[in-house]
Amino acid sequence: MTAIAPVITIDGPSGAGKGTLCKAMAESLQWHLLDSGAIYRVLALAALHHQVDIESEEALVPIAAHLDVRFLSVDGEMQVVLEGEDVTGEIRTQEVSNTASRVAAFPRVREALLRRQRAFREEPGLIADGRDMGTVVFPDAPVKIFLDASSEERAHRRMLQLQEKGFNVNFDRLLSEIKERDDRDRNRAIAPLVPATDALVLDSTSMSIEQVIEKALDYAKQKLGI
Ligand SMILES: Nc1ncnc2c1ncn2[C@@H]1O[C@H](COP(=O)(O)OP(=O)(O)OP(=O)(O)O)[C@@H](O)[C@H]1O
Ligand SMILES: Nc1ccn([C@@H]2O[C@H](COP(=O)(O)O)[C@@H](O)[C@H]2O)c(=O)n1
Repeated sequence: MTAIAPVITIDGPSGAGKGTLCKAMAESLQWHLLDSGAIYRVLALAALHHQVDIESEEALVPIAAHLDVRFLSVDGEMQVVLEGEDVTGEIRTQEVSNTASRVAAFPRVREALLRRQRAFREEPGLIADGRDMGTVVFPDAPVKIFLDASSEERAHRRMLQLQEKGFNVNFDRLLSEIKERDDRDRNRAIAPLVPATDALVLDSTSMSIEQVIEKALDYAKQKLGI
């Protein structure tokens, strides 16, 4: 029987620090990395580019099934190429974030993206970042972490992140956008954002990035016996 590569799933709401943690864990363990949110973002952008009705599940399913996207690693950073065009920056705009969480609520859209996400599972192992990694995409993962933080702390982190990039941002607006996206992700009928029953829930509100990484790596190594 062929052994199946182990997966560490990191789920949680926007701005909890999943991407930061996953990158650090992938580097430390030298494992592969799946940013599943980027797939939903690319789908949203493709729909916007092709002027597809984002309220129509019927219209979105073929786009999801035939997404021409490549994820490249350039100097240790992920580059996203959609239909031959570098869209790494464009998929992070507020419009794309909101559209991604709308298109992600359709069951047949999620179904069309399942196989693409599972294909990232390769030796020596995979760190999977998302909302339903531990509950739907990799329910057999040996290590599951649900990373949380208060919405105010997450909005504050996002504000600092955007300010560092030179954007002028309004805290209250960011907070309400975060709450709106959380609400949609937590309350959708399919694959809602909830901790898997066997996940370690880590509240990072008062933790530094270094503390989160140390705690998650210790937990994963202990569960995997490595
Ligand atoms: N524990 C922490 N303390 C302070 N800042 C943090 C912490 N963890 C992450 N950050 C910062 O918060 C910002 C958002 O983190 P990150 O992009 O990793 O979140 P995310 O959960 O992946 O968000 P999204 O789901 O929207 O992609 C980054 O600027 C990151 O450096
Ligand atoms: N497994 C996932 C990952 C993401 N989504 C949806 O995509 C949006 C963008 O995700 P980010 O992690 O890049 O912020 C997110 O708000 C979700 O609606 C998802 O449904 N499942």
